[in-house]
Amino acid sequence: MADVHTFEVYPTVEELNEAVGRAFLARLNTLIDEAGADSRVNLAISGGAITTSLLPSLLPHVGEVDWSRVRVWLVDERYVPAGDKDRNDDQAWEGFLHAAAGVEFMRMPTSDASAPGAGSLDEATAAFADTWRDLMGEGSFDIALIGMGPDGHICSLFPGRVDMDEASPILAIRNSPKPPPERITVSMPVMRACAEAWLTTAGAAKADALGRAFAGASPLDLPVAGILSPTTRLYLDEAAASAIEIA
Ligand SMILES: O=C1O[C@H](COP(=O)(O)O)[C@@H](O)[C@H](O)[C@H]1O
Repeated sequence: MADVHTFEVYPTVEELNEAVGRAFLARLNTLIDEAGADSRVNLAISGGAITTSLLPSLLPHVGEVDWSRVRVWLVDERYVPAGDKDRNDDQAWEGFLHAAAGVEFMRMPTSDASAPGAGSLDEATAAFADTWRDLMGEGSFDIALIGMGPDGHICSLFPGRVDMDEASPILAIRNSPKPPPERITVSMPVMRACAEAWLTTAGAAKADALGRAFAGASPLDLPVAGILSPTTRLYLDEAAASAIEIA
């Protein structure tokens, strides 16, 4: 079994969200305390169930964190117009971040002609890569809270398309196997350099990919395998964990 920092399994999604949410907010507060008084913690979140299920479940606890000390990034975004129902940033904002007073939210470009890149996916990606380098240099997130697709994709890094040595931190994705087809994502090296990745997911549809990743599958076939490391924290429900063989 892959060596990870934390491996916790809960009977239901509600219990899972409660446990990972409380642990995550406590850890975020510790990182804020440890950071310099004038600096923000760089927190990354994914879309999907993180923004539509987990974060909304944490709304009652939003006041437990000083969000003026946090910069929130998305690990990926769907390259569609502002206001499109598929935007990860709007789901995150409406589901949770609107209540996080003082938070700095780094949205990735939309496909609107008035946005950075003027409607060109490549130019929008290059513009966001410049923003990334200005703020992060060669670094990565202090902490990331992400989900995983049934095919083992993380961020918008899909099976068979991952470059473990990718030089650019921010990538344009075309023909995504999951709609919408055009996306912007951080690279696998950025995710592997993240100080601590928290991966949480639920449901039987995720079981096979997790089972194979823990059994040693290549990140080229199952991108989630690329972030299983001693700094990674796993929080799953019983259905998602059902194919993982504990040695
Ligand atoms: O399309 C995406 O899907 C993945 C997985 O979503 P989930 O709902 O199965 O958890 C998500 O992590 C990614 O950010 C999103 O763009």
